[in-house]
Amino acid sequence: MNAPATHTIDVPLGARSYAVHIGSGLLDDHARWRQAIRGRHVLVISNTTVAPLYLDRVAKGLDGLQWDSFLLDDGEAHKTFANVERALAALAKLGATRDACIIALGGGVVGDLAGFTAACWMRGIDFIQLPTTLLAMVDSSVGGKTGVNLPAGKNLVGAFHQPRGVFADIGTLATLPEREFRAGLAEVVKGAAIGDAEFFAWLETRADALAKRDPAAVAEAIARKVAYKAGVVARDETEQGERALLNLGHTFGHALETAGRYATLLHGEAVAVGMVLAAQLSQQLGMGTLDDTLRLQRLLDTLGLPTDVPPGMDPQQLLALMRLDKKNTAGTLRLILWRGIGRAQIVSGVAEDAVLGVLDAAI
Ligand SMILES: NC(=O)c1ccc[n+]([C@@H]2O[C@H](COP(=O)([O-])OP(=O)(O)OC[C@H]3O[C@@H](n4cnc5c(N)ncnc54)[C@H](O)[C@@H]3O)[C@@H](O)[C@H]2O)c1
Ligand SMILES: O=C(O)C(=O)C[C@@H](O)[C@H](O)[C@H](O)COP(=O)(O)O
Ligand SMILES: [Zn+2]
Repeated sequence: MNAPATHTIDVPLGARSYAVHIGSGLLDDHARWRQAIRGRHVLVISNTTVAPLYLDRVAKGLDGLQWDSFLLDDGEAHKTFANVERALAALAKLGATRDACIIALGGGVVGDLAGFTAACWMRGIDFIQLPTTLLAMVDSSVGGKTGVNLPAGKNLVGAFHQPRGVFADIGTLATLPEREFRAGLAEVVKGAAIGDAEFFAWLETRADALAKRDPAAVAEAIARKVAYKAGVVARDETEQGERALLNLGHTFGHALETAGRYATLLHGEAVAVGMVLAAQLSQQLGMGTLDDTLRLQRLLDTLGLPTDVPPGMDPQQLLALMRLDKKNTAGTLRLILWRGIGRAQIVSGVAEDAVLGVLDAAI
């Protein structure tokens, strides 16, 4: 079939506005992404899996610039401060000035770390996102949340720093492993579950097509999720209110990822399980219904995502990790729960006993 046409979705943020371009072959459309580079110095940050696949195609667009690459080892465990320091050293070696640009070529790990490095170098330089995972295309490349993990928890250090542009070449998904593709679908379901019941129903009808990577269904799902997220980010760039909704499933999910030392669940998988736990907690607090929890579980299941807590998790350890979540205030848990599909809510002062009750029942 023909490649789906390019979609362009604006993220309107005043002086920090940019566009998200989604289409096939965008890595080779050098003229499109190169206009976002203002200076002479470029550092491409990627990893040891993605660079051998795609760095050559990006390099062809860097003719005439002074550029270098910095490659992370692969995996969430490498989204660390130590690697930010190494990336900053690579910028120093390049002699990068304030008009330098970082190109993030890879998934969310590369994008988050590259964006944070850009936020730090000389107090902030440009970066562009060339996302190569479904998760990065639908979520992490958009919205300017950048950062790294600490041993104490996920994303505990970071900055809001918007990219100059996002160029999602959906052709790169051809090499993405099945499990990673499915993990990306979890963040698509999340957007619909938060605030778009009609999108959720569409996902239910297209679940089989999406699981089989039907190109038209995949392109539409990406564009719809990005448009949804762009709207939220435009209204609340730095998460003073509404943007916290994008964290549905993440208070539980981040705790599961950290407790498993990033070796048990992928981020998207942890979000899938976390959304189910949030739905169960909503039920327990008299907010959501069993019917909606089951609809969520069924959709995630059809998409090949986990919905159960993996064996070996300790409820008390998970609760302790949840206490360090960035949404909390002054000793109270603040979670994203829902009243049903498409009706997520920020709930402050959630009782720890209620959280433990849900975790005990699930483990
Ligand atoms: N900043 C945000 O708003 C935001 C949003 C969601 C998630 N995140 C973060 O994103 C990270 C997860 O991102 P992810 O799921 O992309 O994981 P990832 O970056 O680890 O990539 C997943 C795997 O796919 C490989 N890969 C990437 N592109 C490939 C391709 N085209 N072909 C073959 N292999 C490829 C990677 O090497 C890796 O092994 C987490 O750290 C999460 O916290 C951030
Ligand atoms: O963009 C956002 O806002 C999100 O919360 C998107 C999440 O999918 C993403 O995983 C994000 O990195 C989590 O943010 P955090 O503030 O909980 O670290
Ligand atoms: Zn996420």
